[in-house]
Amino acid sequence: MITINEALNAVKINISPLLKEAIKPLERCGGYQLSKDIASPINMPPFRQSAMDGYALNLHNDLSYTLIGEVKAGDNHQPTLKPGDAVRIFTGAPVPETANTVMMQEKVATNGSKITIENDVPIGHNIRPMGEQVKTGDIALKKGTKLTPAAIGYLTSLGITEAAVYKKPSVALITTGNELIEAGEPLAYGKIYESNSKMLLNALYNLKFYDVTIHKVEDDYIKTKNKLETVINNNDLVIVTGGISVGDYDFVGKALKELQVKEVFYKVKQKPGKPLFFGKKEDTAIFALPGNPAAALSCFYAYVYIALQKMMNYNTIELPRIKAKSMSEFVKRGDRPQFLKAIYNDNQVEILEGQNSSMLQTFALSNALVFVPEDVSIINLNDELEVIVLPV
Ligand SMILES: Nc1nc2c(c(=O)[nH]1)N[C@H]1C(S)=C(S)[C@@H](COP(=O)(O)OP(=O)(O)OC[C@H]3O[C@@H](n4cnc5c(N)ncnc54)[C@H](O)[C@@H]3O)O[C@H]1N2
Ligand code: MOO
Repeated sequence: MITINEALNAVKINISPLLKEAIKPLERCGGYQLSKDIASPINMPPFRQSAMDGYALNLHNDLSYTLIGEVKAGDNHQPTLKPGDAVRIFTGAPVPETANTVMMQEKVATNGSKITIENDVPIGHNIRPMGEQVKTGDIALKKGTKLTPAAIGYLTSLGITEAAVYKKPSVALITTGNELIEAGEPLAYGKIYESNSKMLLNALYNLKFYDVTIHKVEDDYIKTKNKLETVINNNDLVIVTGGISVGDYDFVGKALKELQVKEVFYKVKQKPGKPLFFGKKEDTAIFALPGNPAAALSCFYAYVYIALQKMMNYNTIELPRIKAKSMSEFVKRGDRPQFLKAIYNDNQVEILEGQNSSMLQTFALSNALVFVPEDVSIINLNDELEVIVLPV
């Protein structure tokens, strides 16, 4: 059995960025990273642009100007201004070449074709220069940039419609167990509703991983082995739940061995999630999570999350860990470090009742996990605790 830190390091060391490329429509690129620099096809702004509603002026030595015309947003005419001339102008409109400044209308008095400005104004005032944000041919965003909503808006403003990005991993979720039936079916004695697949599917969707397939196998060695072989051949990441402990019908470990999956580790000194397996077959990463639903989700956030972030080549690969004051008392039994379901708010954290690894009811209320190290057995009110903030 290895420690949590050894297991975390083993995941980090054994997962490399996927770096497979795809061209995608820009609006579908949220969360992806650019695999190439993108040069701007245009100047942005494409012309000298007014930043205010007001008057464009050709400055002279007087506060009074002669109004000779109007330019509104979208117009493509260019009145010619002599020194002392002004044109009415609006936010976003092209500033005529012969105007050298813009005065906002609140500082202008009008009287027919004469206008008077309140005070002197410098050259270039309220004018967004052509190419102020980016110039034609310059790098708009560098290779490796993660495409946020702002980045997608910015590239679209340059007229760009698609981008070369690093692909996200294809993920297979496999559930195992004769006892599992689909929600919606009648519940026979001895059966339970299968919930891990929908839970993990949504954890993946929440992190913007959409290339996910779900597979179900019974507790049957041949079926388990065949299913694992197919999904390992066709995916970047395989997540199995259940069948990884020591029972007579836990076939996952045996099947993975038979398929020559290289075991990186099996069993971590932690609660929940002791029988956690991580291995690799060529470039495919395989996690076998405990079947107990709360243990499976806890392991997903602690380990699979890191693997996903590394595959995407992101800079930040772990969930944020912060310090918070305990609002609860808790006694930890045994010597395994624990991840406890908790509610974090405003630098305070409440440890919830019902920490059993089979219980999702508590997890459903949680937005954080409190990490309790091996050498801590009693948590008192106001103790400073380490909190892992969940992406919920
Ligand atoms: N003799 C021992 N028994 C067990 C040990 C041990 O060390 N020695 N470890 C216990 C711990 S800790 C855990 S965690 C579990 C892990 O067992 P498996 O990963 O093999 O999981 P299963 O036995 O298949 O299932 C456990 C539990 O979870 C339910 N389950 C499974 N899959 C789903 C699903 N998709 N949706 C909802 N619920 C699911 C399953 O019905 C079981 O109740 O082993 C302990 N035993
Ligand atoms: O490792 Mo298990 O998850 O404690 O029930």
